[in-house]
Amino acid sequence: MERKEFRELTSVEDARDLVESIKVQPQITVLPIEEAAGRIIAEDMLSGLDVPAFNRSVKDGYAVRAKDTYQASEPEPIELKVTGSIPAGCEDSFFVDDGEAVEISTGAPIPDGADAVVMVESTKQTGDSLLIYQPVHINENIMRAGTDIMKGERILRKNTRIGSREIGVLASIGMDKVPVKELVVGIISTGSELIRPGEELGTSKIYDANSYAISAGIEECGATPRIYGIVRDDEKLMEEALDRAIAECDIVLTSGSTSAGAGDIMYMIIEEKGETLTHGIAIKPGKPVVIGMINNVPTIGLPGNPTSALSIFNEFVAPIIYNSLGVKPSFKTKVTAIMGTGIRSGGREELFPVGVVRGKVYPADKTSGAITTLSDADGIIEIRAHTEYIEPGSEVEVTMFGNVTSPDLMLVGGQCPGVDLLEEMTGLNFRTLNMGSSAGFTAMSGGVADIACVNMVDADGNYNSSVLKRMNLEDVVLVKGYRREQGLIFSPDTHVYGLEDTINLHIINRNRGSGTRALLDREIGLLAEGKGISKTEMIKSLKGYNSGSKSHRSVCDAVKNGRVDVGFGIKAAAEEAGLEFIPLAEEEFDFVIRKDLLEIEEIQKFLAVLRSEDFSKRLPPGISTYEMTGSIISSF
Ligand SMILES: Nc1nc2c(c(=O)[nH]1)N[C@H]1C(S)=C(S)[C@@H](COP(=O)(O)OP(=O)(O)OC[C@H]3O[C@@H](n4cnc5c(N)ncnc54)[C@H](O)[C@@H]3O)O[C@H]1N2
Ligand code: MOO
Repeated sequence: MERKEFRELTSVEDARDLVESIKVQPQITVLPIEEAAGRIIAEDMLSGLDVPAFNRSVKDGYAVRAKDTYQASEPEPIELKVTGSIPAGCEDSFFVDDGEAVEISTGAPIPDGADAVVMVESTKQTGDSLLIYQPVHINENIMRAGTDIMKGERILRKNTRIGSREIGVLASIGMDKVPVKELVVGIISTGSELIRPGEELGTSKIYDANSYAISAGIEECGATPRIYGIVRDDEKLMEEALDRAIAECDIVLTSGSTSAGAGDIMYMIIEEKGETLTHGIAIKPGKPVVIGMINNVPTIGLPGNPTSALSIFNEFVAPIIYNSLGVKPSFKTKVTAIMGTGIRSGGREELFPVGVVRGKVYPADKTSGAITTLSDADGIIEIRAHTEYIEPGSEVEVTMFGNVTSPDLMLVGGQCPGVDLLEEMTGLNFRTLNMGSSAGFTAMSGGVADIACVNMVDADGNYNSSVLKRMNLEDVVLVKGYRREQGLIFSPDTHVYGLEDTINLHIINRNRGSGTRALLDREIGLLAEGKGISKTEMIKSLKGYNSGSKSHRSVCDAVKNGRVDVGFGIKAAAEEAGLEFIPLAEEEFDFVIRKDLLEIEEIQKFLAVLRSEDFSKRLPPGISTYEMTGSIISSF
């Protein structure tokens, strides 16, 4: 078979039709009630008994004959004789005659002869004499047998998804075993680069995310996942794994190896063993998906990229599972919201991950290769193939993921433990995208962020305001934050006393666009000037200058496990990692905030905490507030 070229793609509509036509017959299995949650009930459930099975009291008080109490009132209580007491669970028989009362607990059986219960609050007992201050009517405070569930009544309909409420009902009718539908969906992850979570990672390997994410998705649909683990990119091993899964499962999913790469051969194996129904759908992400059939077992090759795999699972595999189990897809909340920024698209129909913050939609797309694309998003918008641009301010419909708590504030920019502390102390839910200061400024100008966290120094040593001026950002303010000690981070056995000593050592730099990298550049420039050489020349002698670690923590990790000799970053991170630190500069870490948000409660809280003494005290070593902290600068 030739290597795949995606010249002709199946339209989304045709792919949906195809998926709708695929259905498999699930088995029925009987599970202990403790294990039945999340599954689909296989039969109508009829109650074999009345619930409650006997007339029972719903209050603590006295079982009486209602007519005896009719004359009772506050000023003129009536008197009855107490002849006994019935606790819940009591199996003895009692009888209440005219003029008598029996003490009774909530949940206890109503004695013969009685037809009402007076609450204890309306009575006063002295010895066996009971005064009743309020009348009760017949059946008051009694739950009659069968009024909750009647014997023979259908309590659950076939194909209902079993949740906590259904479990409660099943247990109340005494069921300890529940017949459920059993649809086994196998998942094979292919890729020589994959490692099982929990094992040592090594270089150029990644942890297998798809087996577990997809397995959770299968369970959410009410089917039974079976993880076959990781299979290396080896034709024979892949064939063996697929044969086994096809023999044991009702539906088989593979991940990876669907595309055009040299090692991507799963689609060929599916074609050889069975029939390819489609390979390549005009959708983004997930274009290279394969839908096939082997021995009547639907076999779907999901793309390896985690976000693509999960999106395709939701869009094209979940419907097959639901269809086969006979259930309606679980209800998805759709909300109408306003685009906070524009989104460019075009070409393929797109399932675009978005965040929703206070009714505004912003893109949450980190490409389909990133697993956090979906976990940092609140939902998706569907963008049609012919739509090229969605204008800021336009209305869109967002299909929300289940159980999302929409964040209170959206922060983009530099990463800092001080920001984590602000989140903790405000009690707000931040969505923080640690992408560096430059991304923070860009997000601000695009209207995507509420707050940009920035530490960008210019050639004159000014922080942040010059960038704002250059970008002509007018509808924002600069709120001065705190100072952070930045410097060299290294192991105790490395001898470094200043930036000069790092020449010929192996260093790790931060990502382009981060303020920390800009600061290091400035320090390198100053050092070069002092030595009378060019900055470029100086950079050449720094091994590792071109690296781009994404966070202070990952810089420390690289130093700690000996991959590099020296890193550049904040003291707080060095201390946390137990590494040595020499300060080179003290920088200003600030916040750019949208002007129109200054008065909202969330921002007011943010500012109050930033300016508080308590915040200042709790900051980690190397980060400190100063006289400018919390002051607002509105012209730059
Ligand atoms: N020349 C072309 N290259 C690619 C195309 C194309 O049309 N032409 N399509 C791209 C698209 S779109 C996608 S999606 C991917 C799909 O690739 P495969 O299905 O062949 O998947 P792999 O190459 O094996 O992996 C892709 C990516 O995902 C990582 N991965 C794989 N499995 C897992 C897993 N279980 N857990 C976490 N991450 C996983 C893998 O390491 C790769 O980085 O192809 C593009 N290329
Ligand atoms: O379709 Mo791929 O899934 O764009 O990344």
